[in-house]
Amino acid sequence: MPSNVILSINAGSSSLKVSVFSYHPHAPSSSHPTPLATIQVTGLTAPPATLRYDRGDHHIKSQPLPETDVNSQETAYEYIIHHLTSDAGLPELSHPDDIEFACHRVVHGGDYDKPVRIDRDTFHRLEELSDLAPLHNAGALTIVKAVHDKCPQASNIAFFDNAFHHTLPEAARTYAIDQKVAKRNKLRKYGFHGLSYAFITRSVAAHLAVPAAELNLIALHLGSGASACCIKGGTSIDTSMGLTPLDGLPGATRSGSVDPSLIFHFTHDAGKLSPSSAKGMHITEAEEILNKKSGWQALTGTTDFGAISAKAEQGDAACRLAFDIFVDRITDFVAAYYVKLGGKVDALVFAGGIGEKGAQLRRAVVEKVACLGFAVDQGRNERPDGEAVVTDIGEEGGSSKHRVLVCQTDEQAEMARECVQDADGLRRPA
Ligand SMILES: Nc1ncnc2c1ncn2[C@@H]1O[C@H](COP(=O)(O)OP(=O)(O)O)[C@@H](O)[C@H]1O
Ligand SMILES: CC(=O)OP(=O)(O)O
Ligand SMILES: [Mg+2]
Repeated sequence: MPSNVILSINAGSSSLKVSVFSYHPHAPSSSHPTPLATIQVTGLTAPPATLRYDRGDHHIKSQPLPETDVNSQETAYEYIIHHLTSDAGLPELSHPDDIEFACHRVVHGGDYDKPVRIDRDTFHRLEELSDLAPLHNAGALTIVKAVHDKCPQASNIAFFDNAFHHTLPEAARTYAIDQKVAKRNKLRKYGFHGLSYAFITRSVAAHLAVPAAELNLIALHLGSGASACCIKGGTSIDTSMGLTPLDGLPGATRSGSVDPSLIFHFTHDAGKLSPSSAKGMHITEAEEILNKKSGWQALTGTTDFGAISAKAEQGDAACRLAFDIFVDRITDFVAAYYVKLGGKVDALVFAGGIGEKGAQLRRAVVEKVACLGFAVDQGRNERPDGEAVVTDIGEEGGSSKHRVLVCQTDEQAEMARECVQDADGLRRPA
């Protein structure tokens, strides 16, 4: 049976991660696509960016990339596609025309609650949403355009980061503002990192051998953008990001929640258009400051939370404060979601770059919520099993009532799996 190639493209705010999968078009839709290779450019906001390439079970290389060559989502994509098609060890993808499906993580999908094939109409609708995800949508759409131009055979499919949260109850998703304006302008909580939360829910359900529909989790996706999600019976009942990915936890360059009137005391130009607005994307100075000039960057001068954690330990006051702010805000969400779940929590789950690699942060958060019955095993927290998708880092017995897990989340795998499930519905007509 011939196999077809899926390219899964995840444009994060500081990274571009691309995975290549193959699948058999006549296999049952419940079957999983086979991962062939993953290539990532990380640290786009803390240059020089780094390339990592893994093929099959082999780590092929890690290297810094010259800032002059790779400095944006677009240049990172060009570099990546050239790299993949030139790799003789990946014969399945030797020409861009080998790609049948290009899956794109689109952060803000507005009212879309399932994947859609991107045609001219959907492309324009997604462009209109770019203002609501200024660090994400525009970058992802540039890549959609590049694929469309260079691989005209491929079906471009958008997978939305807010789709997982379509189950948010009305009270959780509604802001206390004039409802006529709210409805007209679609002002509500959307929530993001949904591909990651879908992957986490499925993986943890398999790990605990519990049906996903019975699983209650407090999940933390902590990357350049960070959020928390309250998952009841496998569905999202609350999450910390809001109308845009700015709300909730602070991030690499984002403030997270602040008093909405703060910005008018920060600058007199809050409502003016920022010079980085582009044709079709309007961002105000207020949005520019809170999305791009705040967070870890503003507090410490770097977006690298690994470096911030290490310096905090060595006594650097600014890094200590940034670290403590993150722990403080995360603790608030864990406590709130614990109550929303009535204390019936199967696990507290850490994921995303910081959640997966930041042992120090995990320890500090879990210590703060120890009174709720969470505890980590220091040894397993320092060295979670690098190979496993889900690792239990909780303390056995003692004061520990609930599990603490690390999940190596994989948004690209989630898109590829959802794509195979409905390949016939998503494929472009011949
Ligand atoms: N050892 C580490 N400890 C803590 N944080 C880390 C470590 N290594 C990388 N990180 C952080 O992970 C974050 C990137 O997470 P990731 O989920 O890949 O980002 P993105 O939001 O762009 O998808 C960065 O802030 C980076 O500093
Ligand atoms: C939604 C979001 O903030 O995504 P990322 O963390 O990948 O930037
Ligand atoms: Mg990410």
